[in-house]
Amino acid sequence: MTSNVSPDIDTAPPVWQLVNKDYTDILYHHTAEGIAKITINRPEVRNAFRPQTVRELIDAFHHAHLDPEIGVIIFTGAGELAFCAGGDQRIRGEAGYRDESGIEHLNVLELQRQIRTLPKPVIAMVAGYAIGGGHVLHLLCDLTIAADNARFGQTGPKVGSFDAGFGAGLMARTIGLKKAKEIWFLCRQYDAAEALAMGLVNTVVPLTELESETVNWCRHMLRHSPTALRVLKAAFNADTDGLAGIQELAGNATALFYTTAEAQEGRNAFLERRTPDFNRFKRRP
Ligand SMILES: CC(C)(COP(=O)(O)OP(=O)(O)OC[C@H]1O[C@@H](n2cnc3c(N)ncnc32)[C@H](O)[C@@H]1OP(=O)(O)O)[C@@H](O)C(=O)NCCC(=O)NCCSC(=O)CCC(=O)c1ccccc1C(=O)O
Repeated sequence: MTSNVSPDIDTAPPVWQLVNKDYTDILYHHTAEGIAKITINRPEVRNAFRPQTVRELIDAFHHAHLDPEIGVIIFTGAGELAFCAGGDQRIRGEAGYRDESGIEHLNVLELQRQIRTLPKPVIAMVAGYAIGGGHVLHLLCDLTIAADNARFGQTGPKVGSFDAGFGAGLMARTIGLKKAKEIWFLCRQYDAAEALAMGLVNTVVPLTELESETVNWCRHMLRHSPTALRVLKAAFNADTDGLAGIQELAGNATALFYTTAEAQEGRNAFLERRTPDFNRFKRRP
């Protein structure tokens, strides 16, 4: 077990403010220092998700993405017993998870892509079970901080499900092919120490220190260049995600280029109906 409380980082408890949204299944908090916290709030079912939960998560992540005051996002589950136990099996139909109007969804796949491409670090803060689709969600986060009571695993082949996308491929890239196959084929559970040993989580802390340590990591990252973190996150996805990954990385280059006088000369010339003068810009070696 490791603790990484850094002496030069503020250790005051965070002051969470509830962002006033009409959510039923999640909570969305933020702090004035730039941390958002998104919590699945269905502890009675170990934070299993239904389509409504996923819709609300997508909305909150979108909000945190667009909020210029937010630099890092914590993703967690309510209570100490679970981060998330995957899809709510009580409403699983023939082709997905049934919403209020009877439509069946696998909208968690959209949430997975959103967490992966969101240009700010997302940290999973895991107490208790991260199981099934809940395990895949922590895997999609950039970092995972686990409490010493955390337990990890997939159940798909036991309950008639599988995630052949990021659930399989990203897991293999994260912990290696043999271990990923073991997790999926045997459907065992792994404790926090085992998860740390296989590189599935970044650190393990006592349950009582889970939030303070997670906030400490957030405060570390908030000191760093947001653009560097943003481009690095895209870079880690680029090779795995093919052209979509290159698009994500390249979008950063375009956004940075737009801030230069050279790019602005092109726009200004168009607006001023004149020929652009790019001669004053150096052709760098
Ligand atoms: C998580 C457990 C190991 C916790 O065990 P324990 O602490 O003993 O508590 P329990 O008494 O079992 O549970 C308490 C309470 O919660 C209910 N509950 C728990 N999990 C779920 C769930 N997933 N759905 C509905 N309800 C749940 C449980 O019934 C109890 O209720 P009571 O009324 O009090 O009896 C253990 O609970 C457990 O193993 N849970 C099931 C884990 C699981 O199999 N999850 C589903 C995996 S499949 C999946 O998640 C698919 C997701 C998906 O949408 C997807 C789609 C397409 C591609 C990929 C994916 C993807 O994988 O993401």
